[in-house]
Amino acid sequence: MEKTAALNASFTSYSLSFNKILTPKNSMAAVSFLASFSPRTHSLSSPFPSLSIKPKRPTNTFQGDSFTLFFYYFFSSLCLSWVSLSYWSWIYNLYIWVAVRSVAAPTEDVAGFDDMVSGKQRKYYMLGGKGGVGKTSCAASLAVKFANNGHHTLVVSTDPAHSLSDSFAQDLTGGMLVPVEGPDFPLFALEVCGINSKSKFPSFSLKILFCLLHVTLEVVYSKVKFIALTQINPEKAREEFRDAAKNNGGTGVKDFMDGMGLGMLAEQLGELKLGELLDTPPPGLDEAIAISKVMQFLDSPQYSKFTRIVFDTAPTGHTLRLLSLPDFLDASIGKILKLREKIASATSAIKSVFGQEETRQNAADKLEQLRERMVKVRDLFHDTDSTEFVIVTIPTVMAVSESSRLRASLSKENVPVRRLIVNQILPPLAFDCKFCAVKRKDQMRALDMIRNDPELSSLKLIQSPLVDMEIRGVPALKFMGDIVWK
Ligand SMILES: Nc1ncnc2c1ncn2[C@@H]1O[C@H](COP(=O)(O)OP(=O)(O)OP(=O)(O)O)[C@@H](O)[C@H]1O
Repeated sequence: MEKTAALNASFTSYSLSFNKILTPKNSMAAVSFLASFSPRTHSLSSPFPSLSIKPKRPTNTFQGDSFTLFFYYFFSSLCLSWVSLSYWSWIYNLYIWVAVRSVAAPTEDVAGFDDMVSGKQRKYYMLGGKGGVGKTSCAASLAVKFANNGHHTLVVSTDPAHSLSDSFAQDLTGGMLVPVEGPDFPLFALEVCGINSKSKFPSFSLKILFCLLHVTLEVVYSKVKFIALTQINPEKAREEFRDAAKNNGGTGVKDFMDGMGLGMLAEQLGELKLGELLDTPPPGLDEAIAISKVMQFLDSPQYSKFTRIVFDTAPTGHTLRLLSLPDFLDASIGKILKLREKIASATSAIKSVFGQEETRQNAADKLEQLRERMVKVRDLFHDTDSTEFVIVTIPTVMAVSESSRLRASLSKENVPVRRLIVNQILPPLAFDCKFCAVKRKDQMRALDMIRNDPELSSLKLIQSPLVDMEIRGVPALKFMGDIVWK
């Protein structure tokens, strides 16, 4: 309520200050004051006897000087304008109050926050959408709201381009849980992603892919070695393989392996497209690994107290790829592990010769672990009881179209979505600014588009106004949270 008042005040401060002077009381007082200066006119009824002649209409009843006349008329009209302006200003303020309240403070629980906050079982909220629409602000404000409502809350940024620190105006970097100062109840923040700065590999995802390739090549080498062993010239075979691998388009490897009777294996490896993956690791892998890392430590008893986890996710494209990633990795890793099994006899034969079974086993275990973790991430996204994906958008045709596609993809993946936040809506008070009026008209069209969109119309529509300050720091986030998550 006080926030609405603050917002109201921020929108109307200039007219309010004007109003301090332009009260009807002041205006009336001013009129009386000026009336006391009114120029004296001659009375038509003379005290002197008259011959009952109808008096002539005076041509000029005023006998004061022209300056006084000017003064009188000028200030009288000023006063009248003042009075009308004062009443107009009152009406104007009343309109603004109603307008801001209609956007900023819906009378009912539009967002369904009561439902979000109830219960002590752990719940995950993932906020996602197009870049720059306000995902971080909405996620951070939701986290503050949860914390202020008695939940041990963790807000996690899995967007490789973190902005949680900026949003909370606190240093939350370092990949560790950092307590956020300000909320009533414990709130921790974590900026995490698959990228490991200490690793000599550019990212954790690449490391995993190297690991995949490592196992694959070991499998291939072991087969090569095994055959080479039977040919009693392992060095020659290895050199031949290296040369073949250098040939363009990978066909060299295939020819080489065909020549060794391993064409089938080469085809299966080709399907994995590991070379391509190494060049361009799939977007979303870092984020999936980041989420799985968070899930991993949340499984430990010391973090069991966290009952609300809010994820500030990467922009739409990444999230969509993230969703298909577990299946992709699942299939890839599954294939590699199958390949490994296929030549188990060869590897055990090689173990006795090369003694490298342990390394291979570690890599395989890591892949198996990664596969399990990816499956867990996928399951988390599908869990309708504990997880919800909240789409954040802005009222523009482009953003709404992208949100519609996101919702369609999420539905296809069976990811639960119930709410849609439309952020940065202009309050309906901007008729004195042509730019704002046109912009707001556009926004209303986009809102209509949402109401008629087959993907979006069924979602709870949460309208969040564009506020005239940057949303930074816990007080600002609390302010925004009280408006959005009413
Ligand atoms: N309702 C709002 N009113 C005014 N400013 C807002 C509002 N919502 C967000 N902002 C501002 O917009 C900017 C971008 O917001 P935010 O970082 O939350 O977006 P994002 O979607 O997380 O961006 P990115 O995709 O780059 O991570 C910030 O400066 C934030 O203060």
